[in-house]
Amino acid sequence: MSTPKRLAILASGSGSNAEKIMEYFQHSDKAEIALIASNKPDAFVLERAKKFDVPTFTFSRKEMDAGILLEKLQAETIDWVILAGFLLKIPDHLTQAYSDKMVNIHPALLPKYGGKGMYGSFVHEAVKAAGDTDTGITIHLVNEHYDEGKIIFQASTPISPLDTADTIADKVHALEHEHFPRVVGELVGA
Ligand SMILES: Nc1nc2c(c(=O)[nH]1)N[C@@H](CN(C=O)c1ccc(C(=O)N[C@@H](CCC(=O)O)C(=O)O)cc1)CN2
Ligand SMILES: NCC(=O)N[C@@H]1O[C@H](COP(=O)([O-])[O-])[C@@H](O)[C@H]1O
Repeated sequence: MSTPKRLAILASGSGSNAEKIMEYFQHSDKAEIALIASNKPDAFVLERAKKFDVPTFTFSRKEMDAGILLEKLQAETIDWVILAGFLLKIPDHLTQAYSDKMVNIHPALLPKYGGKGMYGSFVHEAVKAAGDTDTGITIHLVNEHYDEGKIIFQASTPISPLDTADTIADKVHALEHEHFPRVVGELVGA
């Protein structure tokens, strides 16, 4: 029997996607959520980790850039890194260490609405302002640039002029919760 793949989730905020992923793997013998790490000591994702007895780790942008986060991931023998609402640029030494083993979820249909400044409600506001009739999610591998890694999965949902940024966010979150845990499982072989 092979040892379970060890996954770390990086998140900066609420962590609803992290919770869905912890739920998905909580009884798996093929993968385990071994760490939840955040750059925000007050991020609610850290509270969600406690419910699942998942160890947590907090770090600053400076510490991440200095290699402290990579040291922690290696010390915990992490195989895959999952970005779930993580809002800092992953430095090159980390994307290289986890080349093709780091995945991100973006709340839009890349390549539209990606890049610096495109996160959270900023994305949904831009989609609404453009008058798009659909939006969606993109799950992609992470490289040294924002939102330019290999696209693994996309799903879309219709929107109308009656939608607000908040109702768009709700539709996008529903897609994320429906698909992200399963796609991660397919990626890591679990
Ligand atoms: N090297 C990479 N790092 C990260 C990626 C990536 O694809 N490559 N994805 C992001 C997640 N993301 C979109 O999916 C994203 C997150 C944040 C930003 C952004 O503009 N951030 C601000 C800082 C915000 C803050 O400090 O709170 C900024 O850089 O000015 C863009 C895209 C995670 N990292
Ligand atoms: N560009 C990155 C970005 O905007 N990520 C988005 O942050 C939200 C986190 O929600 P959660 O904390 O409830 O999982 C998610 O909608 C995710 O797509």
